[in-house]
Amino acid sequence: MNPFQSGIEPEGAGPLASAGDSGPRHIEKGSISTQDELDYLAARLVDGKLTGTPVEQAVDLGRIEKAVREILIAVGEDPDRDGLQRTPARVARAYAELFAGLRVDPATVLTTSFEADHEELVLVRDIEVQSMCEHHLLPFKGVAHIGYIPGTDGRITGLSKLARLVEVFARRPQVQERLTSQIADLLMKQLGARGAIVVLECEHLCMEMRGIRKVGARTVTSAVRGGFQTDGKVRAEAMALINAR
Ligand SMILES: Nc1nc2c(ncn2[C@@H]2O[C@H](COP(=O)(O)OP(=O)(O)OP(=O)(O)O)[C@@H](O)[C@H]2O)c(=O)[nH]1
Ligand SMILES: [Zn+2]
Repeated sequence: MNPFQSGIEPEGAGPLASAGDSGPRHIEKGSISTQDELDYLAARLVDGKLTGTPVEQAVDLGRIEKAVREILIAVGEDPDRDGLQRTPARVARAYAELFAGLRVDPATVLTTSFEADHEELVLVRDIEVQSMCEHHLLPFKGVAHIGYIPGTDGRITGLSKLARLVEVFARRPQVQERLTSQIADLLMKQLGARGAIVVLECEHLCMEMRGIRKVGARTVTSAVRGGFQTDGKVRAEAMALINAR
């Protein structure tokens, strides 16, 4: 069991803790009730401190490890052979990282905005996207193009924040369509934008490595909001810029 569930939460690491805030944490003495919890803590205690990043601490690593060990047995492998002994722990840490977006509040991302007196299109093209399809837990990856028209106050956000927004929503079990819409909706809501356009082009490994096995097929999804939805000319201008190479 994860210490967050048993009330022995490491100080400073809440459920929305930032992934960059790493290092060992001191554990307050509390009631540890089950053998599972004891096992979990014993595996992560070094000199009385809980190891791992806050994101790792917030995920039930022990549970993932047990599940991965079961999967290895189920596919006919020996989880105790030399090369696989540490695999369940590695996979658990990898999943903590791949799904870290579940523990970040998207509303905390677009924190910075600047006075710029710019009321027209801002577009960032070719932002790398890496996510996990929620149907097969296999990766999909590609690029995102994100544009918005600032609100009437002319305030803009930092360009890196658009890429951070992609990260927060991509690091979850996802479908490409929802990922696209979530980015557009948050830009409208949080930034007070008058319009948002988001286009994603991705390749899904679940279509390449298994099933239909079509390598190189790219899925394009778009979400348009506000001015991009109501004004075809504005939308066409943004699409032309997105497609310009
Ligand atoms: N719409 C959408 N579908 C996705 C995405 N990622 C994966 N899929 C699809 O999800 C579908 C799941 O279909 P199912 O029939 O339930 O599962 P399946 O038997 O594994 O399907 P196949 O991949 O066709 O073998 C598949 O068609 C996948 O290609 C995504 O981001 N958006
Ligand atoms: Zn899939």
